[in-house]
Amino acid sequence: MTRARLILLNAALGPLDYRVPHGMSVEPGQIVVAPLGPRPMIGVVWDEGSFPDVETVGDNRLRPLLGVVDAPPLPAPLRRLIEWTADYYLAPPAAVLRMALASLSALEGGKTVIEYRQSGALPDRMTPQRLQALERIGERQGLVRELATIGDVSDAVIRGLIKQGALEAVEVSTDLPFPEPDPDHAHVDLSAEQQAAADRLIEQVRERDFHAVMLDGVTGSGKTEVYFEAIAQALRQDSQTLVLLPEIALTEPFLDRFAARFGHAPVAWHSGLKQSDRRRAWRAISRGEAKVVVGARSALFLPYPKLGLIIVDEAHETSFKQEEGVRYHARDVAVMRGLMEGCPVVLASATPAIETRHQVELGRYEEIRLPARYGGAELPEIVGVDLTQDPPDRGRWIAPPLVQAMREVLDRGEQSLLFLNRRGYAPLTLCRHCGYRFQCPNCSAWMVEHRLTRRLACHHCGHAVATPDACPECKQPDALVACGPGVERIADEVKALFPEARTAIVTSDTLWSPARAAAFVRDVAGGAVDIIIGTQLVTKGYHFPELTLVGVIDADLGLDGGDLRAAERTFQQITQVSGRAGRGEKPGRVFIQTRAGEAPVIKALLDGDEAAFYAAETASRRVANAPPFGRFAAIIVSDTDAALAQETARRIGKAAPHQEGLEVYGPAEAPLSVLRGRHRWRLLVHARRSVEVQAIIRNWLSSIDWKASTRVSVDVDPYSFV
Ligand SMILES: Nc1ncnc2c1ncn2[C@@H]1O[C@H](COP(=O)(O)OP(=O)(O)OP(=O)(O)O)[C@@H](O)[C@H]1O
Ligand SMILES: [Zn+2]
Repeated sequence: MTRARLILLNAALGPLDYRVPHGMSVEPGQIVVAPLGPRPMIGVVWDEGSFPDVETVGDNRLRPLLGVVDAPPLPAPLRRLIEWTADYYLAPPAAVLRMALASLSALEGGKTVIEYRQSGALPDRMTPQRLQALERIGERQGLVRELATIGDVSDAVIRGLIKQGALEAVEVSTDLPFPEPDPDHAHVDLSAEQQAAADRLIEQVRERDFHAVMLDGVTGSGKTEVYFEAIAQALRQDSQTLVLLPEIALTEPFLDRFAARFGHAPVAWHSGLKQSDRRRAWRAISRGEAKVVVGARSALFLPYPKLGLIIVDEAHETSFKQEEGVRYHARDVAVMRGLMEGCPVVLASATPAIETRHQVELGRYEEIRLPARYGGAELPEIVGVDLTQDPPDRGRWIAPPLVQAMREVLDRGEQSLLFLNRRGYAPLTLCRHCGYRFQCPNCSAWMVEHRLTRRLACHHCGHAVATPDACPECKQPDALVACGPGVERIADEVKALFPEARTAIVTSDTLWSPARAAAFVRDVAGGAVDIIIGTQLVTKGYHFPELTLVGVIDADLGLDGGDLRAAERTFQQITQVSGRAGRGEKPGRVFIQTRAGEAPVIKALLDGDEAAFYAAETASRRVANAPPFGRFAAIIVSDTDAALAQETARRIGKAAPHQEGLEVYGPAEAPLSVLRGRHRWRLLVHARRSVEVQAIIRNWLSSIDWKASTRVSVDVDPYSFV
């Protein structure tokens, strides 16, 4: 190659051509450094003949490449995946590429970094901030910025501690190899049903060909044990495996469980990794040495050279949908990656999404079922609590039948779990004197009270203020009242009802790191907790044999809002949280508190009639031509200037295409009309499957200009409608 077409790590740029200087040799996928204006920039050599629409620049006008990065070239299937993702989700290829080159430090030379850890010496002058930093850092080590984040202090505080000798420098090698998991480390006896499922997966791994499988097994049926056997086969073939989990809080328990089966933990990949770990993982992955990688959705675009198996666990989870930057759905892109790589993709869930079930019906995905729990454990008994008949006491949220059941469980020394999908103490705080309500200054949203940290916080932008003693409007002291419950308020109620019980609150506020999640699992498994109160974070994955009672505080919470998947999501969440009860030898019970006992989804939950629910829900999607039958794409226009946002949205609406099989609704002000200080308008495209939505939208939007301050983003297959 004497010239090379590059994608540079700059989302504002399209592909650019460069000259390959004499003596340098590059191939497609090579990671290189190229000059951009006065600066060097990382880019990747793309295939000859790619992006034919890009204008070809004459040889004499090309600038030469500056150098080649010491890393393996990005494999061809990954390059195809990047092209596909950019095309399907209407994203710049560079933005997708950035997810593949997710550790810039891994591309730099040098094999060591300097980290800091506590030396044991105390600073001459101890300040509250220094104390807090040292306490939180504990045994950990990391870069200055990483320690500042852990300690929740500024970089300057950390630098002060280094100067004072309380933190010392350590040189860390970033290229240590990872130990290899051993497929024969521990032997597990599978039930006949599990074995049949495992055999089928093993066969597919052996074939080294694309298959999409829906592994549909009830909660506690041993889906993990089954796909572990497929991973063992991949290890025997020297292939790499990627396991995607929806939540980084789940990685730590997964690592332990994996290590028990394979002798060593897999390589973890998530946003919480410190830079040196990220670098080490990226390099090992790109060289094919990291055999099993477990991670959040961002692990999907890493440069595995020999991927032999992809598992998406809890595949129904909507957190696989990324809502910022490149708005992709990791479950769907995982299937596409399997297709490009020629390897099986397993979507494991107890509550598969309607989209996935539909693929099975069409014969595109294979279904493997595990209809019973492992080891004779029964699915829990479901009890409905009609809140209109059996209301809780005034100012309380737990109804008498559930209180009674909790008492029995506590007396027997077993554990209960209360589920309410709301963080904090109360979703709304107002002044009883003047009616003032706390609203986020940056968003059209109420501030949520967090009593544990004494703050009012916006759950959309993170803005937080200390909870004041007096109303900021009328200055009346002690006049603020909390409206409605969050998990912290339920925890208070539990403490009042059962002062002797040991409780744990589980939300993203309390389980903010993998280490905290691991500590929680240890506490519950070790019997140090009687009652867990949690958000959706506790609904998935956990296995606590002594947990025999689940209480759903408000089953109706997710039903309003008009989201097309509201009923399905409610069904999935409550089925998943119910699935935490009675997983060991003792039978479990689930109390579902509701005011909507006649709503089809609640009825289906109470009757345990999953098939009827899915049939009715699928039928209504078909009638509405909603996904998976028809498709949606949202266009979101935002600007700090309200008038400009509206005006641009109007112009986009006016230019909407008129086409058979496609309709455009809006523009309308978004339900979340202000977010992080930006005013938002939405348009919704509704189309038949056969319509080429992406091409139409691309064409449509390219005919319109907008100011640089305005952001227009497209959300293909949206999951959020706010
Ligand atoms: N064949 C087996 N031998 C020993 N233990 C098993 C076996 N199968 C399952 N188990 C145990 O049963 C429990 C449930 O299994 P697992 O977590 O794999 O189920 P799951 O289907 O992934 O559940 P969920 O969807 O609820 O997360 C685990 O503690 C697991 O170790
Ligand atoms: Zn906000």
